[in-house]
Amino acid sequence: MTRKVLVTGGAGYIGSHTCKALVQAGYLPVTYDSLARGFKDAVRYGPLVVGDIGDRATLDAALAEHQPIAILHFAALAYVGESVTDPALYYRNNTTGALTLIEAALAAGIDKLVFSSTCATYGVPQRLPIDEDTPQAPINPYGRSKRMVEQMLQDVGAASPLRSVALRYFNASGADPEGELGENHDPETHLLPLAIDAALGLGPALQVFGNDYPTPDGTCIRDYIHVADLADAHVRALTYLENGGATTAINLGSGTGFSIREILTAIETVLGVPVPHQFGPRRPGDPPSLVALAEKAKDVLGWVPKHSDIETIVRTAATWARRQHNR
Ligand SMILES: NC(=O)c1ccc[n+]([C@@H]2O[C@H](COP(=O)([O-])OP(=O)(O)OC[C@H]3O[C@@H](n4cnc5c(N)ncnc54)[C@H](O)[C@@H]3O)[C@@H](O)[C@H]2O)c1
Ligand SMILES: O=c1ccn([C@@H]2O[C@H](COP(=O)(O)OP(=O)(O)O[C@H]3O[C@H](CO)[C@H](O)[C@H](O)[C@H]3O)[C@@H](O)[C@H]2O)c(=O)[nH]1
Repeated sequence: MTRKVLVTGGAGYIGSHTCKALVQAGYLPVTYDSLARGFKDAVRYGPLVVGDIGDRATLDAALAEHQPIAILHFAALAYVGESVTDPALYYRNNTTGALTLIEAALAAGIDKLVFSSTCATYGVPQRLPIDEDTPQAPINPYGRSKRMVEQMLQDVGAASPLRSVALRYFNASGADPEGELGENHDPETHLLPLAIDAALGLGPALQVFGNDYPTPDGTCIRDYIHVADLADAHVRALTYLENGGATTAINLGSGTGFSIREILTAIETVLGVPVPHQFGPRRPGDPPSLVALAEKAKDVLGWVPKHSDIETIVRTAATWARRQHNR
């Protein structure tokens, strides 16, 4: 019988790509999503249960019906700016919601969970590149809402059979190399889709948030990791837990940082057109530089990114952007 996995947030960007990878690895993903920020047509590889992770009765019913062997927990709100203006929304949805999910998992006897954490839990890191032992000192409510879930999972793991892997992604980017899925956030706030839309004439000129950072060219440096590589890491984390692996936290990044100016140059090189842009003030809550040390993912999961060169990221994201606009 096919092993089922409950995928909260499976109608979203990273969750939907992971559902595809799960099917390819022989699992059946059961998406559990409120559709608050996700899209029904991104759920293509297994059934959809429409429900909120904060709704215990609907969760219990889904777990009883599908009897999953594990939970992959993506469901969350993920806008740093929104978390600053409406922190209670983030603690309610991301932290209390995760607690309800953990309690439902314990009641259903589930002992494996993979959690979408983030490099935003490190805040302004004390050292670069960032390894997993770098102190977590988030500088916004979004990062804090996620760090709290990591802490809950560690404590629950020490007191119960529920083991978990917190995957701390750096900047998710790109689209399914076969063109079936891509990035759909509404509103879109991420650099790559906005810059690509600007280059292709599908959106306004890019506003670059700050050129006075303490980086070589003054713009922020980030570690962009292809969504297909993130999906692969989730399947590996699931295998790790199936093999009896203990609760842990693992960075998922490429290990290479790109400044915004370097990203604009890469887009121009790959697409052959410039990115119309202007420089504006800094965006509150943005650390100058975030780059992963991703050795632990290699050692523990055998994970090596295969799609995260900047050319593949830009090319796959641009293919998706064109398709969205029928261009
Ligand atoms: N995109 C990134 O660069 C990035 C980086 C680090 C971590 N993350 C984390 O990865 C996860 C997925 O991110 P994404 O970019 O795919 O986001 P997304 O918004 O595309 O997907 C999130 C999904 O969760 C669903 N959801 C939200 N709250 C819910 C709730 N209470 N109950 C049920 N469903 C709910 C939404 O409807 C959506 O389908 C999130 O937890 C996010 O914090 C994302
Ligand atoms: O229109 C834009 C959008 C972004 N940026 C800059 O581009 C860089 C990347 O910004 P993104 O919004 O694409 O991503 P973040 O680095 O803010 O990512 C943060 O938010 C994500 C959630 O959406 C993840 O959780 C991630 O771990 C967390 O660091 C930042 O310096 C940002 O200021 C611009 O200059 N102009």
